[in-house]
Amino acid sequence: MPKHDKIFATPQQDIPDFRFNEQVVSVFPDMISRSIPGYGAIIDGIGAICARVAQDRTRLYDLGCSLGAATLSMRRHVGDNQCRIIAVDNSEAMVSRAQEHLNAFVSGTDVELVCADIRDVAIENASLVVLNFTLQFLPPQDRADLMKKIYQGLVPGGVVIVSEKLRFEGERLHQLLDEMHLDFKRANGYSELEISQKRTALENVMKPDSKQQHYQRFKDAGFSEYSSWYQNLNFTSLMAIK
Ligand SMILES: Nc1ncnc2c1ncn2[C@@H]1O[C@H](C[S@+](CC[C@H]([NH3+])C(=O)[O-])CC(=O)[O-])[C@@H](O)[C@H]1O
Ligand SMILES: O=C(O)C(=O)Cc1ccccc1
Repeated sequence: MPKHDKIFATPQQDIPDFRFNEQVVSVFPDMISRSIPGYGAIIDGIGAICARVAQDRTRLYDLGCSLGAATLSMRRHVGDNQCRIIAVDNSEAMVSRAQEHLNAFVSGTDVELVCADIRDVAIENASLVVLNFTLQFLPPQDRADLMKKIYQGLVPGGVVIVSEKLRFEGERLHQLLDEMHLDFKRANGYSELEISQKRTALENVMKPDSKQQHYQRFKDAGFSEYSSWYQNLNFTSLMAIK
């Protein structure tokens, strides 16, 4: 039975930094769908992009795969073109649960599930690299090098997808969209206590960039064509093509 996220429902003395541990894994599908507006639409869109850009005998990467939602969507849409999917996460708890999810469906496409830090993983012969709400958890100073590594590992015509929570450079716009996101969480049953405790837990762990910073990073890595293909409030999915 899918479990309801109650992690921040009771008052906590000291709120430790947010971690992708067993407790989070056990409620993760509920937590992510109630917290990220458009999450399901983005997962479907990743499949649709994959159907168009996956090239014969190349690799597809899902970096920070959690339970493998993007991997499953890619695997459903990739068709019979001898692609290999490499799904990476550095949380043991996530990876072991993801393996169960992947085993629950049959497919002709191989998936290699790796427990590792995405900063240590080689990217080679890739036609699609997905970072679905992962880059924002990497220390900001490590993000540019990762994007350069991805650019280098893509084949011509290859695509990187980067889904993120956005920070807005205009303060009033930032506040408005942030409040509207909190309204989305309230509408999904999160209390003020849950919202504020989770915010504290994420403060040191998740540092969103602005869209301008993402575009500059794509450019610095070597990409000349990039755009947002989805946005819902302060959550977006971007893509760049090599
Ligand atoms: N350095 C790192 N190396 C490897 N994994 C990492 C690292 N840092 C964080 N992670 C992993 O990135 C994932 C981020 S969740 C992605 C959702 C998924 N993509 C989805 O489509 O459902 C987003 C969220 O919960 O907001 C977690 O599983 C971390 O363990
Ligand atoms: O930005 C937020 O307020 C979130 O809750 C995003 C989120 C969703 C799932 C796990 C961690 C952060």
